[in-house]
This record gives sequence, C-alpha cells and structure tokens, in this order.
Amino acid sequence: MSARKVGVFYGEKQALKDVSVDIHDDKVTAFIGPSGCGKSTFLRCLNRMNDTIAGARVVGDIELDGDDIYASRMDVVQLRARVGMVFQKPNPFPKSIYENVAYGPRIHGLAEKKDDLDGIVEKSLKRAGLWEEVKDRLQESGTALSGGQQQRLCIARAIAVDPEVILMDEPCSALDPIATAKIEELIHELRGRYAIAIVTHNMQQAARVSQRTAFFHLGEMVEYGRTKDIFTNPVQQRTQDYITGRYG
Ligand SMILES: Nc1ncnc2c1ncn2[C@@H]1O[C@H](COP(=O)(O)OP(=O)(O)OP(=O)(O)O)[C@@H](O)[C@H]1O
Repeated sequence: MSARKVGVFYGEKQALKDVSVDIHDDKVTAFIGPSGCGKSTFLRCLNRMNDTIAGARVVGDIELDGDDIYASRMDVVQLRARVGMVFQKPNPFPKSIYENVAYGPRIHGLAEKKDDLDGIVEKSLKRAGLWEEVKDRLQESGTALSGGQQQRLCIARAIAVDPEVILMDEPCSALDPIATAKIEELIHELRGRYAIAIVTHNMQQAARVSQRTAFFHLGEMVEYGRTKDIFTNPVQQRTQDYITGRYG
C-alpha cells in the first residue's frame, strides 16, 4: 500500500497532515508517537474506517496494488476484507469460536461446501496460533476465551477472508505479558504472508516486531525508515527526543 499526502479532518479540525508512507508486502510497519499524534487516525485511513466517523474527512491518495481505495467504484466491504483490522480491545462476536471465523468467508462467498468452510476455519485458527487450544471446543462462545485467545481469534477472523494487509491498532495493550509475547510471535509468523501495519505505544514492541517505523508527532509524520535506523540513528531531532524518552 502507498499513502501520499494524506490528511484527515474531524469537522474543522485537522488531525493529520501530509502523511506519505509505504506499507511493504513482506514487512511489518510500526506507527509510533505520543498519545493524540494521529497514529490511529492514519491507520483507519488505510481501510476507510474513518468513513464510519461522522464529520471525518480524508484527503490525499492511498493505493492498494495500484487501486485508489477512495475511488467511488471501490467496494468498501471488499476493501475491508483485503485490508483487515484488529483492534485494541479484543472484540469477538458473541457467537461460537467457529462462527467468529466462518462468518466472513461465508458472507464473502469463499466456501461452497461445509467442508470448505471447515477447512478455512481450521487453517485460519492454525495460522493465528489458536487451533490446538480450541479445536475441541469450536462450538463454545468466542467471548468465553481469555483476552489473549480472543485477540488471536480476532486475528483468525481477519485471516479467514484472505486479506493482503492486516492493520493492528495497539493489539496488545489489553493483554498481559505472556499473551503479548504470543501475539508478537504470531506477528513474526504472519509476516511474509501478509503486509502488517501496527500502531503501538510501546517502543520496545515496535523495535521487536517491525522492520519499518514511522514516527508521528502532532499530526505529522516526522520520520519514516528502517526500524533499526529510527531507533539507533534517527535523522530528526524530534524522533531522537521521543525515542530517548524526553516526551510522550
Ligand atoms: N472521532 C474523533 N472525533 C474528533 N477528533 C478525533 C476523533 N478521533 C481522534 N480525534 C483527534 O485526532 C487526534 C489524533 O487522534 P488519534 O486517536 O489518531 O491519535 P493516536 O496517536 O492514535 O493517540 P492514542 O495513542 O492516544 O490512541 C487527536 O487530537 C484526537 O483528539
């Protein structure tokens, strides 16, 4: 995906200006920066989730495989399958584990027969690292799982519709350290198969999981580059100040 000169307004107020970033196929891209700098606002531009916020307006260009995602002919439901999203708080549907994963492929017509659907559910749960824990209880409610399991279920749900990109908005902030480590491990495993963009408050996490990092401050994207360079040799003073803990 590529974003060029993206800006977002909430009513009259401009929350984000002139952001240009590439999300590479085989890399994890982290968005870091202090609270309120616009990381989540930018992430939501990438699958048009800001469309759901009254008064939000997006300017600039965002392309997925060369297609303008804001073009009027773009099918937004289809787009959100191609660019899946995982939120801060795990949000499984109040349905069975099986249904949480099967719902998307069913409405997108990805399975003709029950066997096909079973196969997609199993594959998605395996890729999300949850299969072994739930294979004997697929009919139990998704909401009865632990927080970390629920978040992996949400990742399986995103994977099930065969996305190209997965967006993660602080996916570990509601989880304990063990569940967090599992999600980070999973991000490593998913890289290569999906392009991943992750918003995180946690700089150590960004350094651990990503290969590219974009640093946001006050609605601007201050610096974007290889994660190693951003954390060891940033070009901008504001990046340096943030990573050394002077603010945020
Ligand atoms: N729905 C909304 N309506 C109005 N203003 C909003 C809305 N969502 C975000 N904003 C404003 O846009 C700016 C950027 O917010 P955003 O949530 O994108 O920042 P963030 O960097 O993700 O912060 P955090 O790390 O705290 O989640 C903030 O000033 C915020 O108050």
